[in-house]
Amino acid sequence: MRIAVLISGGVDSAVAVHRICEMGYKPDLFYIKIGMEGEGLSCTAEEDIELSTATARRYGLHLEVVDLQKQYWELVVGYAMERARRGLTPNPDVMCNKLIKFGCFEQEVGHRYDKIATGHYATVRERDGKIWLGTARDPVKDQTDFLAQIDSLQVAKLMFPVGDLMKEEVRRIAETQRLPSAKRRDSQGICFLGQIDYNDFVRRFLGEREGAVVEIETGRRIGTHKGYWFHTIGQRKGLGLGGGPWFVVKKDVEQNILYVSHGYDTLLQYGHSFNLKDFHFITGNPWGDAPEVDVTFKTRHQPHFMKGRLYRAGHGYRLESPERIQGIAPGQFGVVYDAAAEICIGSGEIGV
Ligand SMILES: Nc1ncnc2c1ncn2[C@@H]1O[C@H](COP(=O)(O)OP(=O)(O)OP(=O)(O)O)[C@@H](O)[C@H]1O
Repeated sequence: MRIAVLISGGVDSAVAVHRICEMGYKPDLFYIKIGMEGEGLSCTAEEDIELSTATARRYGLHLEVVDLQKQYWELVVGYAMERARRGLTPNPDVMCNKLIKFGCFEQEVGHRYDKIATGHYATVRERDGKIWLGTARDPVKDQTDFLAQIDSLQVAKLMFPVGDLMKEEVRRIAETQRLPSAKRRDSQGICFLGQIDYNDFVRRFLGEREGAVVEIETGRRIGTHKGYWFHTIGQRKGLGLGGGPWFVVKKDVEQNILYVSHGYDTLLQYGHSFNLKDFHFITGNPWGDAPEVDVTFKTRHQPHFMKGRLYRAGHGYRLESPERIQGIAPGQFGVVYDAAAEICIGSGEIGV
């Protein structure tokens, strides 16, 4: 079996390589360039490639660097800035997985291989004769929410060699095997940004446009923001307002107004329902014609699977939950799992 491993320089994909070699395979390793080189901004890619090269050498494997920067900028950055301009909260990592790591990479290189392996915390499960995207053993590290826009062909071809391990087991393997990435810190946040501040990045594309920050309960102007695209519903930090905490609870894109509410216990930062647009089933609809089903879900990258009920609503879906959902931000993906939180069924964009 021909296996390609996507390697990032981090500890998870290095242990993925180790486990595949332990199974007796000799995979080819690929590092994808999606960073900011040529943009005059700092980047961790060089260090990533060095560590990936060291891992390849360690196992006597071939490493190739695949440049998908152009595609990344066109597809993923294009998507993110289009959503931000409309006042929505984009999730570039979700799109990077769908369009770049398992999209463009497949067209250019992956099609030559039987399987593609990554260090994502996820699993592949078989149920009722079909292949599904399963959640990881380690709920804190689970990354299925980032994979919730991939399709059944992609899932069927994927291997997640660390998905059945807890993070500390992965670190232990890396240390006992003395892998070059063993001491590497976990990567944080959006994959392409590396060291750059998200706000600096958005500013380069959308600039600044000052507007009012208004307390929603009183209508009182309490500050000024530099553009609604720097802010997201549910945000607390980085508002620069005194006497907090303040939470962003609403955006008026037309008027360029940011509405905030005061206090940790402001109920306005929570909701109990949202609509999902263009719902995407990864493998298929397991519920048939049922008008409503019990599910679990996430609206952000968090360890906790929330409980809810999914309803058909016109051409889309509506999710309702007895739990308090903090910061429901339009544009974010609502990721839906079965009631036992074992299978990631799919996702849709949260509507306005
Ligand atoms: N630049 C890249 N080139 C190739 N594969 C990548 C790249 N970045 C990430 N990946 C793949 O996607 C997986 C998940 O990436 P993510 O950015 O979430 O890193 P992570 O969970 O910290 O994993 P790692 O410890 O391997 O970096 C990685 O384990 C790797 O298989």
